[in-house]
Amino acid sequence: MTYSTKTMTPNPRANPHQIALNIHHLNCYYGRKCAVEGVSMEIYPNQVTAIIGPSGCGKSTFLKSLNRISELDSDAVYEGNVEFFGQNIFDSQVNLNRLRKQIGMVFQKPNPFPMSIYDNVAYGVKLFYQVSRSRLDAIVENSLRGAALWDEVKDNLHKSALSLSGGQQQRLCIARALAVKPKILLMDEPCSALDPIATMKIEQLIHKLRDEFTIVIVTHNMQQASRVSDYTAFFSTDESRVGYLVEYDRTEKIFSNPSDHQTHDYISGRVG
Ligand SMILES: Nc1ncnc2c1ncn2[C@@H]1O[C@H](COP(=O)(O)OP(=O)(O)OP(=O)(O)O)[C@@H](O)[C@H]1O
Repeated sequence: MTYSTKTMTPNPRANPHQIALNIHHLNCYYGRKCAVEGVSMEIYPNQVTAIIGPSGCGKSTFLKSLNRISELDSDAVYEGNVEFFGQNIFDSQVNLNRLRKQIGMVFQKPNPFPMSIYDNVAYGVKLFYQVSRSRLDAIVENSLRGAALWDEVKDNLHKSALSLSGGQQQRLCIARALAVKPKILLMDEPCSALDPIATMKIEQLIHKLRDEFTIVIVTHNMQQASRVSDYTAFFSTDESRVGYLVEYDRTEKIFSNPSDHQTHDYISGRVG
């Protein structure tokens, strides 16, 4: 199997001297069960970083630890450090709402709120900022434009978000995340519930969004990882260790000439 990485041209806004997230020896547990072990890596700003690996190797757990969202619905416990522009996100003083505003998340299944398209996007803005109605209108429009949805919904802003197609709902969720001005967008298999055309639209959007945001995406689709990402991290799990990072490098290198035989075996379809 060969993968084309030709569509990814280097992002001129990316600064190789900056780090958006600096992850040191991260362990993630559910209660006492370890799901991610000893991961250290740097996430670079204005780049798309793909997390790939076999089912159960801790990709989602890792992703959801980066804004501590796993704490909402599980007994997640962490060890190690994740520095977000210099601050350890596990510090007891960290304001979790603020953290999740700055590090937004888009889930596998589109999850719009059962309210209008407009209100979905305005919701977080009203929570975090005091803005006039005209400013709010502008933020909603810009966010929908940013998520490449404006032209499709501009005449129906007050219709229910649940009336949109799956692909439109996912772009609405991206608009909702963008509206509160995050620095980082975490995406957990954002296309897995979508058809190929909706998937293509989201991939084009990801490519565009990295001009302004840093993106970390979990995907099972290796073609997708090779198409949309600048960097790829390959995670694995085996009898002796769970959820560990095997190899992390530029996407082109991972898919054309990986250093580790496990990465090679996985991307060539021999295992996993
Ligand atoms: N809320 C939870 N409580 C307890 N264990 C969990 C929870 N979520 C995940 N796990 C376990 O943690 C391990 C890693 O799961 P995770 O979902 O992070 O892997 P993944 O690589 O994203 O898998 P997949 O590709 O199948 O989505 C698995 O053994 C899983 O059963």
